[in-house]
Formats: sequence, structure tokens, C-alpha cells
Amino acid sequence: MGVEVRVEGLTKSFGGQPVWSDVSLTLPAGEISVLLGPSGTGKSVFLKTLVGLLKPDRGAIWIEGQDLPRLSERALYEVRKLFGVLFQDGALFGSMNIYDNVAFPLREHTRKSESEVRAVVHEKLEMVGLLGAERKLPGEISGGMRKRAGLARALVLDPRIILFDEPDSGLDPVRTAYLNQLIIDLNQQTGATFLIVTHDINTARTVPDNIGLIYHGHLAMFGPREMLLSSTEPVVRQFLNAQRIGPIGMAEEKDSDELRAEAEAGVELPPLPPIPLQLAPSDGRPRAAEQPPGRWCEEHGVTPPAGSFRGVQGSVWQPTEALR
Ligand SMILES: Nc1ncnc2c1ncn2[C@@H]1O[C@H](COP(=O)(O)OP(=O)(O)OP(=O)(O)O)[C@@H](O)[C@H]1O
Repeated sequence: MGVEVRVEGLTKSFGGQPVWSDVSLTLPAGEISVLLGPSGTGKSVFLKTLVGLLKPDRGAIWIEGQDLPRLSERALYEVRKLFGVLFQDGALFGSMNIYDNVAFPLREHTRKSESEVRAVVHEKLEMVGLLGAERKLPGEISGGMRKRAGLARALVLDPRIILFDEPDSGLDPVRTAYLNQLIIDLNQQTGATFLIVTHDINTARTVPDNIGLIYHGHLAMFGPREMLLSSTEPVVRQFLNAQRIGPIGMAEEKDSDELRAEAEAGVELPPLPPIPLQLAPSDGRPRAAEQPPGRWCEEHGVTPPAGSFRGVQGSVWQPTEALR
């Protein structure tokens, strides 16, 4: 099962330049969360800080009662074993074949015999659909296959928290759809806690249980998918709907003249698009963390945008008696 990650007041800067300040959020155990934000806002820095590769200036990261930034190197080494990380390019060793790449963490961190290593490597390669490609070098397979090989390697130590840094970068829409399905299926099978950094709005709208948005050095919002997809908060609304109208400009933030000009021109925001159904596991069995569509909206008295959750057993979302 996954474990909860509780981040409190986290602040990180480089050479006095803050990347983000006072970030607080909880990644609920076993749930999938997505982190969004304009380029350069420090999403990768956040992942690296979570896993202990970078030290924050201030703040806490609580995992199983331990505050990561306060741990000794030795204790941190142990806690790191809870994590699996899929780096952007898969971070495979170019001179090792896929089998040896995936076997690497097992050979480095465990005392498993070669036959035990083989069993685990085969299991994980099967999970990501790469059986048969074991003898290929990373340079001989496609970008999508390299990501899946990186994912198999991230899975071999049975992590309870899996971090994905832009798993969909450089993939075509079809490969991205396959990878998103794989992420959902892996979450169902492993029950681990997932955090995905992505720029893909479709991924953000359909894959996670929770969405966070970093903007202008702060966490603008973090919460259940339905909360952000029904939010009218200008930054959240603009980013999640990929619109030009709103506070985010080409160079991160529009200046007040640009915003005033937009307001004076009476530029109307288009209505919020419908909230899509969350991607379901391919075998039809629900994930442990899955919630019925529309539950958050219903519990919080929020009417979702027209046309939301279409496809639920052929029907359209309807508020319960209490909301009518
Ligand atoms: N080790 C480092 N030393 C100094 N500055 C760094 C370091 N790592 C990252 N930065 C800076 O921190 C900022 C955030 O970088 P980061 O790569 O986390 O952004 P990002 O949101 O992941 O961007 P993108 O979406 O484009 O991948 C950038 O200005 C980057 O130059």
C-alpha cells in the first residue's frame, strides 16, 4: 500500500533566488496526484526535494512519522527506498540492455540471487508490456518504450511512493494515452502513492485524484480533481483550460496594463468545459482510492459545468435530491 506524504511550509531557493515558498500539501496514501505549473516554476525541483536529492531552506516533509530534511544521510538512505522515480528521459544507462537496466537497483540494493532478480525483472517488464525487449539497448527502442523501461526500473524495489517527472514529454497522443492507462492500472495493482509532474492538460484532467498548481513561486491550489476542474479562480481556470485570457502571460505573469486592457475590452471567459470521467483501470475493477464521479461536487454543493461526467452507465450527472 502507499503511504501519505505531508509537506508543510516548504521553501526552496538557489543563490538567494526563491523557486517556491511556503508550499503545504498532503499526498493522500494510495492516491494519484498531478502537479502542474508554467515552465520553470520548480516542479522538478519539488520532486527532487521530496526524494531528498535537494535540501529545502525551510519546512517539513513527513513520511511515516519522519521529517525527511531532518534525517541523517543514513536514515535518508533507508527512507529513499520507499520511493520509485521515473525521470523525464527514463534515465537508463545507455550501454546496458533493458534487462540489466531494470535489474540494476535489485543488484545494488538487495541480496537477491540472480534467479530471484530474473523473476522480479520479468514481472515488472510484463507489467509495463516490455517482455521480449530485454536484450535491446536503450538506443534501439522508441522513446515510449524507454519510458516504460524506466518505469519498470522504478518499480523493482516495490516502492510505496512513485514520482513521475513529465512521463508524457516527447510522446505522441496515442502513446500518451497508453501510458496514462498504464499509470492507472499500476496504481490499481500496487496501491502506491503517485505524484505526476506533467504539462499535458488532458492527463491532468483525466488521470489524477488530486491536482496541484504551482504559480508565481507559490502553490496556487491543491485538492481533489473535481475541485480544481470546477474552480473559477482565475489562474487555475486559465491553466487547466489552456486559455490565453487570464493572469498568466507568455513570460509567466501579465502586467497590470495587459490585464486592464483585457478587462476594458470586456473579454469574456468561455464557460468551463465539462469535467470528464476519470480514466478507469482496464480490467474494470476499481482502484482502492477511486471516488464515484461527481461526489466531491455533490458533497460541496458545487454544480459541475454542464455536460460533466457523461458516460456514467449511459447517463448524465444529476444532483441528488438535496441539491435540486
Ligand atoms: N541545481 C540547481 N541549481 C540552481 N538552479 C536550479 C537548479 N535546479 C533548478 N534550478 C532552477 O530552478 C528553477 C525551476 O526549475 P525546474 O526545472 O524545477 O522547473 P520546472 O517547473 O520543472 O520546469 P519545466 O516545466 O520547464 O520542466 C529554474 O529557474 C532552474 O534554473
